[in-house]
Amino acid sequence: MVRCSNIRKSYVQGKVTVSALKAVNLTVEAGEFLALAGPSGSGKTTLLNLIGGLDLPDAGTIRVDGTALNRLTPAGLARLRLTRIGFIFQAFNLIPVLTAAENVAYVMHLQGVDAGTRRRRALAILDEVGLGDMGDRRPAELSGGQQQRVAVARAIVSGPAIVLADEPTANLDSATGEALLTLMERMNREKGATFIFSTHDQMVMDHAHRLVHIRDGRIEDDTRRQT
Ligand SMILES: Nc1ncnc2c1ncn2[C@@H]1O[C@H](COP(=O)(O)OP(=O)(O)OP(=O)(O)O)[C@@H](O)[C@H]1O
Repeated sequence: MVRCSNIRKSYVQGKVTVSALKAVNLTVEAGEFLALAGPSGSGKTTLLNLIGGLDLPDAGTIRVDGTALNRLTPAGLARLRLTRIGFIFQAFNLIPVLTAAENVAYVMHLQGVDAGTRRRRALAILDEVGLGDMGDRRPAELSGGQQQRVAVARAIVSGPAIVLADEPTANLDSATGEALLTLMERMNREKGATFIFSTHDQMVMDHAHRLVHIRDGRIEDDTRRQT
């Protein structure tokens, strides 16, 4: 499903070059529920962004469903993201002027789904994440945890094969975080979606079926767990 071979990525800032990923190899099979753990700055977000095709590695290859991302045109990459990948960002990235339902429906709009179906599916998925009566609220009228659930609903509404989540439980209290994880586990179990998270949160690590530790741009441990 996802195969990262010898990935390297550096960022240049002024005169300083930061080597964020150093020869990372990682294969993720369909249906995995995997957490990337590691200290701040270890390269987790960088790796998620590369897997999601938001950025390209300096060296190495990333294949998603056998397709090498560096071989795709920008339009091909955009299409792959739109049809196969759901993103949950650290800062939610909800569109402030749109309601919760419109935020969730937005991706379907890009996918060419008709307005009636968009609204119906958006409300159904919001109901599934416990926000059935909040579809008409704007992000500013929702708590952080509720915004995070809208972001999850938006990421999963079109049944993506892969969901990439950057610290999905950051900013959430533990009860809301646990509820969110349970929801994502259900999506993983029932819809077979592959989940890859980055996290500092022990609770997320405890729920993961596979825990990959990154330190200093390298994978230092990769453990499959009994759940
Ligand atoms: N756009 C950028 N420009 C310059 N340096 C960057 C950029 N993005 C990341 N870095 C650097 O690359 C390294 C890896 O960052 P990354 O965000 O991948 O870490 P992380 O493990 O996700 O951290 P956190 O847990 O704090 O989110 C860090 O040293 C960071 O400062």
